[in-house]
Amino acid sequence: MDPEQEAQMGRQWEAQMGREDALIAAMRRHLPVGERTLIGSGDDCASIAAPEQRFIVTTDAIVENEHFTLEWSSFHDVGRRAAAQNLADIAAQGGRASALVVALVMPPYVSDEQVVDLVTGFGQEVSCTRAGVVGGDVTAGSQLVVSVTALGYTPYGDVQRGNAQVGDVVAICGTLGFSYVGYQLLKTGQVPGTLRTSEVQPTLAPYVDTYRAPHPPYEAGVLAAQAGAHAMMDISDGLSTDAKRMADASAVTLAFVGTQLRGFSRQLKPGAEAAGVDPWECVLNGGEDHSLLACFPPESTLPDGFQVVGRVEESAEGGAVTLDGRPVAEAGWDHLSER
Ligand SMILES: Nc1ncnc2c1ncn2[C@@H]1O[C@H](COP(=O)(O)OP(=O)(O)OP(=O)(O)O)[C@@H](O)[C@H]1O
Ligand SMILES: Cc1ncc(C[n+]2csc(CCOP(=O)(O)O)c2C)c(N)n1
Ligand SMILES: [Mg+2]
Repeated sequence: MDPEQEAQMGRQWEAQMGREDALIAAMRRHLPVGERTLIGSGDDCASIAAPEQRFIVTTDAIVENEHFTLEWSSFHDVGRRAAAQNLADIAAQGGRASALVVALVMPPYVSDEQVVDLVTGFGQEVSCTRAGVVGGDVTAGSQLVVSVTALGYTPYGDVQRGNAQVGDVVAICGTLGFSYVGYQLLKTGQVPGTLRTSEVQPTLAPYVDTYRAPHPPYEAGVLAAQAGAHAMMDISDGLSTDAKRMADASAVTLAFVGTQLRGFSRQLKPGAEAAGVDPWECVLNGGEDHSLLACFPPESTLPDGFQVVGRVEESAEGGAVTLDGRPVAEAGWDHLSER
């Protein structure tokens, strides 16, 4: 049977199915197959090769009007974003993703085409890695929720957040504050939410693009592990908050150097000016770029893309974060505090 005949038979078959089965069939056409996929989407469970006899696993959900709004993001963006933030967690452990599953809660105002668009974006982002999308779930509900579980493996061992050592070099790979600046540009109306990213003026587009779907440096996580990183995490809630989590877990001080962070704030200048926010605030407290924060032994050769931003020092009690010797307040995003 030629591919066109096959596609036509598929469409006829879908026309006879219930809505849920037809929707799943439509989604399955957009799911990348990973190099470790043994059984993909379509059965009770998927099956994934794990030759190391261990795997890593993480889960993160995104919720409409909490992490995104359909007024500012397309369904495709929402899918890409859901994949990116889970793939970032895998990278932050020094891992490579092997498989992802995606559960969708679909409200009545979302069409089948829109949800297929979301899954297409999800699959597109996963295609930046060697992983497959091996299954999921669709259910009805009052708000759009995308809940993802990602599996992976750590070829050079797990890099935990609690193992930073005094004397280590602190480094970051990726941007800081781009997503927050994008969020502010949309919130203040400086960039209308209805504009597609390609229609936004070029000086502001990178911020809005990162807000809609971040672009974490996935392969840099494995390279950091290979280079001997002692500790690593992705920055989801903001540098001040996430660095404190690493400092607490490692019982050390993460001592940032202002001049070494200056490059990050310079990159924010056009967007921060347009949105009327302080670029330093965005560097320290803006989350959701999902860049990698890592601590390396002082003699390490840092992988491409990592920039030194400070040192690990002793801490009198618990963990601490400083900037040029002064304490940094934890002012990143907190879902459960009042806003
Ligand atoms: N409901 C839960 N039950 C058990 N463990 C949880 C629960 N929620 C979070 N955790 C665990 O707590 C730790 C921190 O979770 P958190 O979601 O803050 O981190 P993250 O996923 O790295 O960051 P973010 O969600 O901001 O991207 C993780 O190890 C996570 O598995
Ligand atoms: C519409 C809208 N309102 C507010 C925000 C800001 N925001 C939401 S969650 C989060 C931290 C990361 O979440 P998590 O810890 O769950 O990964 C941030 C900075 C947004 N992105 N969209
Ligand atoms: Mg989480």
